[in-house]
Amino acid sequence: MLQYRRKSDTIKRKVRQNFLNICDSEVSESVKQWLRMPTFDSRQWEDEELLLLLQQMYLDLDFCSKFAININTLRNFLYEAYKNYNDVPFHNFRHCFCVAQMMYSITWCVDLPSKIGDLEVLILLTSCICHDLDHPGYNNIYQINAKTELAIRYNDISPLENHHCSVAFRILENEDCNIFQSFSAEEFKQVREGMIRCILATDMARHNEILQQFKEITPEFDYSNKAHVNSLSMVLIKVSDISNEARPMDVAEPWLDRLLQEFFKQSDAEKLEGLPVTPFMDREKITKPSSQCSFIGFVLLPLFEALGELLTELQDLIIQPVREALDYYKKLNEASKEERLHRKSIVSDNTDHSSENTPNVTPKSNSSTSIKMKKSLSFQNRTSSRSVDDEVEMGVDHREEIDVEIQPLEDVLEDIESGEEPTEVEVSEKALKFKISTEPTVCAGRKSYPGSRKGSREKVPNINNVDLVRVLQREKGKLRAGMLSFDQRNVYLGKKLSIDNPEYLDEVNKNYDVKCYNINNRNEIDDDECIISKETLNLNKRNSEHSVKTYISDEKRSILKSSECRSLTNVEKLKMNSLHSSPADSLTPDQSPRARSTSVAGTTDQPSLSKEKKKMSLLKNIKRSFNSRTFDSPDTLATDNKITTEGDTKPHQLCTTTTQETESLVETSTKSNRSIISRLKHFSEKFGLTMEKSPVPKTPKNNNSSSKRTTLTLRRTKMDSECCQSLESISKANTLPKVRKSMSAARKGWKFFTGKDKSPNSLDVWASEADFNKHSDNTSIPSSSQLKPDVERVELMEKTKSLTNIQTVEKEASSTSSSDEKQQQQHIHATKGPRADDVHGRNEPITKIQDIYKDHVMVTASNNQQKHTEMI
Ligand SMILES: Nc1nc2c(ncn2[C@@H]2O[C@@H]3COP(=O)(O)O[C@H]3[C@H]2O)c(=O)[nH]1
Ligand SMILES: [Zn+2]
Repeated sequence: MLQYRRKSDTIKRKVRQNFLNICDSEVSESVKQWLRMPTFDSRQWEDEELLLLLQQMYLDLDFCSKFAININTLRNFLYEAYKNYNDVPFHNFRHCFCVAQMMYSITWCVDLPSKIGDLEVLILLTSCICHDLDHPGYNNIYQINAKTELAIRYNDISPLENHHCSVAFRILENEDCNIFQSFSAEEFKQVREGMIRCILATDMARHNEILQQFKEITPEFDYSNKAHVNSLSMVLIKVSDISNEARPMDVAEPWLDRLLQEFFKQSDAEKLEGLPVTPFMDREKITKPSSQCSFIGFVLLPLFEALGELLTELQDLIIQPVREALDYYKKLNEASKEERLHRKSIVSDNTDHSSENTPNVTPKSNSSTSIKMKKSLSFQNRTSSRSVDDEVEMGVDHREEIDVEIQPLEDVLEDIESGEEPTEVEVSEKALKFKISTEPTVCAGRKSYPGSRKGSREKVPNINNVDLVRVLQREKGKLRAGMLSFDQRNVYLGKKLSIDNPEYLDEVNKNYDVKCYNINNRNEIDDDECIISKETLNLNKRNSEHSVKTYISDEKRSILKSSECRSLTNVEKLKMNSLHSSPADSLTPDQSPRARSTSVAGTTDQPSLSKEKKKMSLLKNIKRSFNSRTFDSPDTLATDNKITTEGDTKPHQLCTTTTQETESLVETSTKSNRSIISRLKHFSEKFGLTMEKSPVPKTPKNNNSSSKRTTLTLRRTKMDSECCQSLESISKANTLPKVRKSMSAARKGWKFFTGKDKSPNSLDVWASEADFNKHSDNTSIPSSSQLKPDVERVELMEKTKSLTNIQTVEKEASSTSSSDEKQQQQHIHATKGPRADDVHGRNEPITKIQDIYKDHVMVTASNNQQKHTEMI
């Protein structure tokens, strides 16, 4: 249901055929000129025409002659790239084209080759084409939270970007597609490094890091300094990647619709799977204008303006249009806000007359309707070729199901309009636990950024010291950021959480704090003791029949007031107090001003806070108090509020813990799928609170969703274990040297397996590698893994081997055909299209092999090379 489709073979064949038919066509002068402009509209072109236009870019920049790129190889490469983009709403082949085309426009506008050289531009253009290869339509945040195959393979470090890059080099590994085949080993190394750097730079989790670095070097930018050029290249590909809003409105808006479509699908999946809901993707939290105000204002424009500082020619070309787009969306947002206020005043007028009997709950049907109304009214003055409103309409049922008592509608709308939702960069940074730097330090004293990998070298704090109270604080952060799933939020804000006596709890909290301090010093809290998995408790169900009522039990109160609570020295208490009084102690140095104000606001007891928010604030106090226990060294007093890279995991800096840092600590220390309920349970146990079952009747719907959830969980667990087994065997083999005595031998092997002789169909047949790759990546998409037990795979391998042997024999037989015939075939392949006898003749056994792969060998396949080697 949630899975996107791969391109169908029929469509791929058709595009290939059409491309071969037109690839020698001359592009008219007017199109050539338009192609150099950001106003270019890709919607008017078929896929094969876009391929032709990509070819035109290489030709126009004279790359084919400058780098001895064979035109047929270029065509093969472009077609393979096309083939490896999926049919997803946004991250598809057209997006890749647009990114490449924006890079091409910038190239012409600022005469990039004269500044950074032809090779760097070749690297950039090729990177743009490859930068989202095989994108599954679900971003890194999903990959990491759902622990997909890709996240596991790449250890949560830019899983998608690593995958895109890997697929790119798989394509280039094939001689027929390797546009760099004439390069020396050293040159190829440079290209590879450059492409990896560029493609990995497109991970939005690294946005601040890359932008900051670039801004630091801009005043003294030196084009002869390799590190400076590398930094510029990363900014250039990032700019191209998010440049839709620099295009004319009628070009840009359909892209936004597509993006939101992809976003909504992901957040829907997250809700269904009980994962944290990515707030900027949540159909209940964003609108088009709110999304764009936030994205353009906080992410896009700062990046564009930074580039505009260096390349001033870009001001008119792309920066001004972006400013206009921001103004446009701001106006829409304002209009929407006014409309809401107006509606609010009407509603309050009405309720003034009939308030006595009206329960203080926002009716859920009203809620949904209001959001829809708001959206449709907001957009009424703008036509769109395809509006997300349709999507929103389609989601009515689902939304009504989940739109229950989470947050009063007005609060939601205020959050939307005030842009309180965290940006993609902020959320991505949080999801990223490590950071891979593709760049040596550009300038001395470089700042550190959240998730920096550098910190991983530091001593990891004693994770056993992680306290549930801190976990709760993290969840509160998530709550504010909208990252909790429905049921998590429901339980959190859910009405049954009642702490009877806040003052008393404060006292308990203080005492507990001290108790924990002592316990931690004794190292007695075991992480596993703290967390109960959601599978075990099975409490994390949508509309769970359990609601949590907590209260303080008198007996446990006295326990908490134990004598060890008073073992802190006055000095330590003083330190704790000084920390508590620091309002900025939850800030990271590179948080945006907006994020800062949000954080500070989050710690302030504002009159407007809802009752639930106050409770959470109380819990936060507990956490703050608890944090101070880590102040066990006098050095820590000198620590300012900065979290440096090195400090990410330093125990002594826990005092300045940010939500993010806390998250990373907790994430490091705990296994991932632990539910908030289990944390609450543990928390309540620690505090002597009890959880009560509330007599909420189960609806059939709830039953269904619960059982569905359970099934999902079980399946996932099974997959994980199988996956681990397969990975173990594969990874062992992968560490061995490649069985590749020589390039020619390897290629021969490839050809045997994939039919990579000169047959006209070679591109399609060769796709088996990429298809195979895709199957292995299916787990990057929700609910799609189909792992087979190892035994079955071994059997299939055997079966495949025998088929491959047949193929080898056939290949050997066919290799006796005259070289003339081969040349002829190659010519046809490049210019005219397939020969009928080839389509149905020699390739048949290969198709069978492919079928076997498609049907059965979908395992982990983290290294396709290994598998191919085995089979050959
Ligand atoms: N809200 C919003 N996000 C965008 C826009 N353009 C790009 N992005 C996001 O920025 C990301 C850049 O990397 P990706 O292409 O993977 O995914 C992109 C989107 O998630 C836009 O116009 N609006
Ligand atoms: Zn992209």
